[in-house]
Amino acid sequence: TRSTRPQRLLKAVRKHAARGDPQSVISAIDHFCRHSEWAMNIGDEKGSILDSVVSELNPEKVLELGTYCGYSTVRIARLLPPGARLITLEFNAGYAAIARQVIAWAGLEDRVQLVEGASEDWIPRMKEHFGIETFDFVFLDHWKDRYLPDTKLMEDCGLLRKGTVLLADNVICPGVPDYLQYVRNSLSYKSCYFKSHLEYTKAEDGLEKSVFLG
Ligand SMILES: Nc1ncnc2c1ncn2CCCCCNC(=O)c1cc(-c2ccc(F)cc2)cc(O)c1O
Ligand SMILES: [Mg+2]
Repeated sequence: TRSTRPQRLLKAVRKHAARGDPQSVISAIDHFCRHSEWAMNIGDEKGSILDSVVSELNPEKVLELGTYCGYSTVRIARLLPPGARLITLEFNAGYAAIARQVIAWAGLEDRVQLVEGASEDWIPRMKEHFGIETFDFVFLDHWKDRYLPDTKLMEDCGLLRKGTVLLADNVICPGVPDYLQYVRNSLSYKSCYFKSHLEYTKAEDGLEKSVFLG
C-alpha cells in the first residue's frame, strides 16, 4: 500500500539529517515541505517566532497540543535545559508513531514525553498521571475547535499559573475566531499577535501569545 506523507517525511529526515542533530532534522523537514510535499508543520518562519518565545521564557514544564510529525516538538525541546520536560499530546496513532522516530532521530527523547490520546481526556489527568503542578508554556497546534475548550479546561484544572504563556498556531489560517475573541477580551490574559505566513506559503497566518494573569 502507498506510504503516508508522514512516512515520506520521516524517510527524508533519515536520509538528510544527522542523528542527534536537531537543527539538521528541522532543516530536512523544511526542505521536504518546500520542495517535495507541503505538510502542516509550523515551518521555519513561524518556527523562528516560536524559538524566540521559548528562548525568552526558558520554561521547565511545557505542554504541546498536537504533535503531528514532531517538528515543533524538536524546535521547542532543542531549546530546553536537560532537566526541563515537554509533554506532547497526539490523537492520531499514525502521526504519533512517526513523531516518536523524528524526536529520537534528533536525540531529544530524554526530555520529551509523547502521549497518544485526545487533549480533553489527558488534560484532566496531568497532575495525577505526570505529577505536573502547572505548566510554564503551552503550545496549541491541534484541532482548531479545541483551542478554546481546552484552554478553559486547563484553567479549571489549575494547570495555568500567573505568567504561564500560551502560544497558539494558525490563528488566521485555518483560524480560531472563538479562541482569539476569548484571550483578547478576557481580563485573565494579556495577548499579542505575531503576524507571519502559513507554513511554506505566502498566505497570511500568525501566532497569538497570551500570558495568563491568574
Ligand atoms: N491530542 C489531541 N487532541 C485533539 N486533537 C488532536 C490531538 N492531537 C492531534 N489532534 C488533531 C489535530 C490535527 C491537526 C491539527 N492541525 C491542523 O489542522 C492544521 C492545519 C493547517 C492547514 C492550513 C491550511 C490548509 F489549507 C490546510 C491545513 C495548518 C496547520 O498549521 C495546522 O496545525
Ligand atoms: Mg499548525
